[in-house]
Amino acid sequence: MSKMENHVLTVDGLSIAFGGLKAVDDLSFDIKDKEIYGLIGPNGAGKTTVFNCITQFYKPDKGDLRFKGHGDQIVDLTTKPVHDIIRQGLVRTFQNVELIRELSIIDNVLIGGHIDFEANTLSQALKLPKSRKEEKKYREEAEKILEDLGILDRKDMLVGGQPYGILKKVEFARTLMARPKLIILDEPAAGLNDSETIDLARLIKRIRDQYDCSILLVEHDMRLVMDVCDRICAINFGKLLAIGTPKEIQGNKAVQSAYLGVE
Ligand SMILES: Nc1ncnc2c1ncn2[C@@H]1O[C@H](COP(=O)(O)OP(=O)(O)OP(=O)(O)O)[C@@H](O)[C@H]1O
Repeated sequence: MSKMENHVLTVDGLSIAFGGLKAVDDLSFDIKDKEIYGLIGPNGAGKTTVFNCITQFYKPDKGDLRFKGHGDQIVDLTTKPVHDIIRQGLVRTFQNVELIRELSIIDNVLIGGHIDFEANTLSQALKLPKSRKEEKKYREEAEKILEDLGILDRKDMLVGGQPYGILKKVEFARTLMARPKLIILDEPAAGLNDSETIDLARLIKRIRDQYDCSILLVEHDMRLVMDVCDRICAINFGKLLAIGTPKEIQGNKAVQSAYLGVE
């Protein structure tokens, strides 16, 4: 198996069809350590399907998906169970923020740290840590993360009723408790206005810088991707259109005609 050197994820020859439709067709790209990477494409291009293959929701027909986990361990994503992969540091967020409204902000964040306790269902996740010492350690870690994200002063408030921007931060904080090497964001700009999108862009960059992780944005909206990504992979009809910097992608003729509708 390759060493993956400075890459956290490699996707090689990924293909999956639904009936006769090739949703993803021989797609290859890779994400470097500490890179913010965008996967874009018009409606129906295959972005969600790629996402679902990486996060193990779908089993690809063909292709290699390799992830470099903790201790530089190379993980074949097509063979490992989801909870193993999360433990290796590949975590995702959801398009609709999934938090428990009846719990405080800090308790929602602490749930993210309980991955170590084989938590892959909510009831398991809500179990108390095994010892007070362990709990103290997780609580301190959660508080540090909330401080980094600028919401420590809200830690004891209930999640229910918090503004959307705060909920996004709480979700990020929970993700960071899993000590991620790669965070996959599913359409994070969906439903945000311009100023919220600018805040989100700042937050994404700050998380990458402070937590030394890579970030994959699967996004329909070009604004955020162009602002934050180091590199972008543009697809259409499941096939690769182009890979490049935001500037290169913006200037790419195939991307312009497919994605922006420019002839
Ligand atoms: N489970 C499925 N069964 C059948 N067809 C599917 C399934 N999932 C996706 N498809 C089809 O595969 C193609 C790619 O869809 P996908 O949802 O991955 O695109 P997308 O780029 O995420 O689009 P959007 O931006 O609209 O979310 C589409 O033609 C879609 O209808």
